[in-house]
Amino acid sequence: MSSVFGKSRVGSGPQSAPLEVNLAILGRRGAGKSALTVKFLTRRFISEYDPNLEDTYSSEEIVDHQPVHLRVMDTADLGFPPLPQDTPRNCERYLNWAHAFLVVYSVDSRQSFEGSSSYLELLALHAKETQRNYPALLLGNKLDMAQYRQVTEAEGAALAGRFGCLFFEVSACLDFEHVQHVFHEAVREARRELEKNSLARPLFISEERALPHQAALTARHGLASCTFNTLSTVSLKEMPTVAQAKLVTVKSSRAQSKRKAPTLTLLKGFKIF
Ligand SMILES: Nc1nc2c(ncn2[C@@H]2O[C@H](COP(=O)(O)OP(=O)(O)OP(=O)(O)O)[C@@H](O)[C@H]2O)c(=O)[nH]1
Repeated sequence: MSSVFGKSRVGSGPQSAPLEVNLAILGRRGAGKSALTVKFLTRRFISEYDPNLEDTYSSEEIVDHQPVHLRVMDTADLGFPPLPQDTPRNCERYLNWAHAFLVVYSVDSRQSFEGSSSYLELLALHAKETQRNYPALLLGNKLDMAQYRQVTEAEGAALAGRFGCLFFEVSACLDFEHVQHVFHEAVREARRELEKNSLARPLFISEERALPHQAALTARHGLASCTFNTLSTVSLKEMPTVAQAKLVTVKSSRAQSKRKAPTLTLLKGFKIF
């Protein structure tokens, strides 16, 4: 038995070959994508992070008694001038890779809520263009900050209802079980869809061609540099590299040493306390 993030790996014999599920976490900067990802993978809450990092982690999970090899892409959509900072770009890297999406906003930020709406529209458009259903879950994060709410639970539920997706309010710094439940729900949704379509893992196919619908979305949400892929005249690209999730132990910072912590465990660029 080996472990990834301290979780048990399951056997990979022919009968127990794990289902492979790719999950992308989308949302505006600061919504808590990394915090939720790290909470799920390590049961811990991060307080410092590098917003420019985008990584894909893998974890062996058991969902409803079934082994699942789960890959989680913690996305970082970094706009650049003259685009607004939070403009999603190069969306195909996750649109063509993920089996399901977690769209995250922060309940104490109206802006992040509006951002999540743009992401849901992007997914709906992608589903329409590819004639496939991509399960998405809407997450209102930072529930522990409910006293500073700018988005009511009813508004979150209404937005999710508009796009036909599940909705949860969560907190990356409260109980692990709730966060785990949400990720497992995403796996269930993805599994249902995979079973329905009897699909293997999708190819990462890219064609740099804007579709007519994209213009409308661009105009409405400034999703200027997203490209959508069709199956005509395609070029195959490599799958995004999976950074095997691993815990790295590094030397402590000076602040840490003062607290008599000789080493500090980092998950890629994230400081975990
Ligand atoms: N109180 C509270 N703070 C949170 C929660 N989740 C994240 N944060 C904090 O919010 C800030 C942003 O969290 P991140 O996880 O880095 O957000 P992100 O969506 O990954 O942001 P980018 O990496 O910039 O795209 C950090 O200071 C976190 O510590 C939460 O549930 N509750």
